Amino acid sequence: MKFTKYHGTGNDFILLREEDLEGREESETAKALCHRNFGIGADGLLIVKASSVADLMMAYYNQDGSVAPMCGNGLRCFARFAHEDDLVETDRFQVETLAGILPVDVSSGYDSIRIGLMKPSFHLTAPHVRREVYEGEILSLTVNGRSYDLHVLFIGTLHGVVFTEEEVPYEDADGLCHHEFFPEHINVNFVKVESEDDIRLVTFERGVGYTLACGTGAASAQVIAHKLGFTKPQAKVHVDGGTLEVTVGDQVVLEGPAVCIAKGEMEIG
Ligand SMILES: N[C@@H](CCC[C@H](N)C(=O)O)C(=O)O
Repeated sequence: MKFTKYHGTGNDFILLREEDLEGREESETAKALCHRNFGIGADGLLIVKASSVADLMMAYYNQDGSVAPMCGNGLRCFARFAHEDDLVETDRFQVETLAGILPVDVSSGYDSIRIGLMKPSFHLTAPHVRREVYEGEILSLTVNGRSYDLHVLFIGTLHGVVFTEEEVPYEDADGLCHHEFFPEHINVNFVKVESEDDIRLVTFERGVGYTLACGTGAASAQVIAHKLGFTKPQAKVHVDGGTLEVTVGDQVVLEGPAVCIAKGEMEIG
């Protein structure tokens, strides 16, 4: 099977065109390809499909085969793939996702691809949460005897933001991600505000675990930090795999690189 591998600040993805699947089941293919030992290895699989309402459609699967409605770093990689492989004819185009039709802009080059995200929602209902959560509410959740304050939002996918100066133990990050309060699990972002222009972020993603970067996580961290008055509308988000820029305005805009790692063919059963 033909594949291309990209990363966006260390969040790595395999990209396929729908026809490359040759009828294979998508979720099982994601698990096989993304496996770090028995596959190529990646945080997720992106599939390029035709769209009747936008220029292209992006389908996304996490490493464990679960579907996610949106992936910010993935959408930048998708944009570069589509642009470089001439699947689109312009530098600015629209991509259909399960989180709506989103704009992408590669006119500043592949080191700084801009994507627009869906309007964040702070009022959450089932199936994302066990009981209704209102805007401004802070959830106090206990895992392994330690308590964490979470700001939750939906920005194309579900995120929790915890402000902390401490390194959070793996089992606590995993415990929050799989907390019974979130029946479909949640991505959790641990944020340290360094200045009004800079925040530091570590994300534990559902369907993967710790990743070197998470685009919708970076956007969530900056949206909440700005809402609380900690940062200016535009801030740099420093992650283990590099730096992203997030601007909060009429639309939340995520900017960062997309890098091609490899193109090849893989044997798959
Ligand atoms: N890495 C992504 C988010 C991928 C989806 C997430 N794991 C989920 O299940 O919601 C990003 O860059 O946004």
